[in-house]
Amino acid sequence: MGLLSRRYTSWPTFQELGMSDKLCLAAKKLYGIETPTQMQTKLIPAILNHKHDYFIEKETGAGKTISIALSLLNLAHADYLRNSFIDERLRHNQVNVQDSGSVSKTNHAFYSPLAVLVVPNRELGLQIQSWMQNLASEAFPNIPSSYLAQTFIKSELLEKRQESLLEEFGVPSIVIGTPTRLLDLVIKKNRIPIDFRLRRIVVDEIDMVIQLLGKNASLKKRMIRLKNPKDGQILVESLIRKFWDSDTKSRPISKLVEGGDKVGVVPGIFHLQGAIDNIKEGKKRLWLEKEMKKVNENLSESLKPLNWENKKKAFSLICMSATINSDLRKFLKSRGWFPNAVKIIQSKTENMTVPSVIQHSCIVVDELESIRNIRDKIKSNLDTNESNTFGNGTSNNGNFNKFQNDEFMIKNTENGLEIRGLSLDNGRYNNVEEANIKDNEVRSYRGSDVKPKPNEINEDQYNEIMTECVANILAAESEFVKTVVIFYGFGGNYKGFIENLNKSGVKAESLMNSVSGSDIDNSIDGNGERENRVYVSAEASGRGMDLKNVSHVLVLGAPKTAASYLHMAGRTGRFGKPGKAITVVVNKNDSRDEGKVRGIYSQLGIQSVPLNYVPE
Ligand SMILES: Nc1ncnc2c1ncn2[C@@H]1O[C@H](COP(=O)(O)OP(=O)(O)OP(=O)(O)O)[C@@H](O)[C@H]1O
Repeated sequence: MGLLSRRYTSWPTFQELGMSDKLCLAAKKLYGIETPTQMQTKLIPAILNHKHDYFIEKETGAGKTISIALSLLNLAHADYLRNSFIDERLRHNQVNVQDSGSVSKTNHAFYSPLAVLVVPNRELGLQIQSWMQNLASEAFPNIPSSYLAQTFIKSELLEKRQESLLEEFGVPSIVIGTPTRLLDLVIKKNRIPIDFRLRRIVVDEIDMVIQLLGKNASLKKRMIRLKNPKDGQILVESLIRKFWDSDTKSRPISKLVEGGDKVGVVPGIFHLQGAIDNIKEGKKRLWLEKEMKKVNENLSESLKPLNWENKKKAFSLICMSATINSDLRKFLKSRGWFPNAVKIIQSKTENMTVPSVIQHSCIVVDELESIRNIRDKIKSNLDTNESNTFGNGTSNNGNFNKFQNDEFMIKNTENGLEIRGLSLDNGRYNNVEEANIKDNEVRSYRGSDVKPKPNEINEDQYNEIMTECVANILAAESEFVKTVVIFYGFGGNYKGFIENLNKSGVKAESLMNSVSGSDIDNSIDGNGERENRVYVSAEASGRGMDLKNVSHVLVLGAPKTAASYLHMAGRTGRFGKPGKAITVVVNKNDSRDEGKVRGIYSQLGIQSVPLNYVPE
């Protein structure tokens, strides 16, 4: 069942959930958001009321982040009308601001924020900023949006601008940002003071912000993580401690964390110690014991879990993602994030849910020479005499025409399907003739007994294979192609890959372009006709992004986990709109990556759909 079919006319309106008329009109006009979904009828009041803590576990594209943006903006507006430009003395004496009246003292509306929204990456931060700015200027044109919300991310280009807005408008009602940048501004530099006004901490994509180590992580990795928690964890815990510090009615924090069995208070250390005890005597154990002693002796503030003894729970903590597993929940509880029972808003099943409107397919490149659809089971002998080839479709899309018919680089030859022109010497060809020469070289290389070992495929070769595949997929799919998001699977630097794509005639750019600079108006605000675009991204930067009209997601290489795949594929199939997720893996002397994809499909209950332009 698509999400859209969950809308009912008798459903509560956004206004009835507590949203202002003006904001509702703006959401409808700019983003077509008119009727809340079932999840939103719970989530929006949860944020507006700040009575409880929540885990929100709903599938990708269900409207979690936009609900947060809308409700926080609603709060910021009310905050502005009620509490802006309050006299400093009143603030410091913590006088009830509602009784005090507004006394304009400075050109800064607030001294500290009402809410902090933590996001895992710059792209999502900029996207939320763009949503908020657009909505604010439409709904509240007389209030500078920087009084209501500001976004802080690490960026050579944008940091100066962020600083000057902070200087000019002061701390906004809603602070949005990435962990590292907020840690710097809020905790290290105290540029954004946190005090008793704080009522909500929202963490979007909590699993990515915390990046909990997997069950199979080595003890060494665990030790390193124990000593160096992720910035997101330190940030949220520091925000809570700052809030406590400002709350003069509570006992000072130092009294609370002193004393007690240090090993006992830190669950991470406790567990690691248990694991170390099970290792037999030797170098490894000695090293781990020494490290553990050091951690125990220098138990810094950021390593200690929160201790709520005698503390009031005056704010709510809301953690969201399509993938929050029980280990993560347990971990956060053990760190003291949730002193009280946590409410959960989730999909019907507790398992990870993949939107049903996404069609999943996987192409396997065998031994750098032939391609096929993923099989249900591993076949021992590869059938190389298939007659199918890429490119049966007709195209009306300028970007991808180049790869139609004759020019297809993945060809059916007498030796089976081959990737033509794959240059193992990292050279490039400029025309078909040269490509043919290279072709022969490749064939004779393949014809010899020497086969590349797994690690012999370097980044350039990988880029070339993937460029061929992407170009051909987009050509074959061209009738349906709108916006495409490609997840690059060979490390974080995909500049060379973008260059390759562009040279091949596929106009591609970094996903960051979708939310920075001039692109922002076209890509996010939904006004006017959009040109189709091809964005390339690393998995981390794409997390949570909501781009318009994503018809295809191409996942290059086997995803690390089912959750990774779900989030990447989830850039399409958003809010009930269908889309395709096509994974491309290269079998390098073994079928490990193919097996991994098969495992992920099975874990997520995905039935892969063979592509008719690729052999079975
Ligand atoms: N009630 C609604 N009516 C119409 N469109 C909506 C509604 N709620 C959300 N949407 C649209 O759904 C899309 C997905 O929203 P959003 O990015 O908030 O999803 P998400 O649940 O945060 O996804 P992810 O888990 O991938 O981050 C957006 O384009 C948004 O405008």
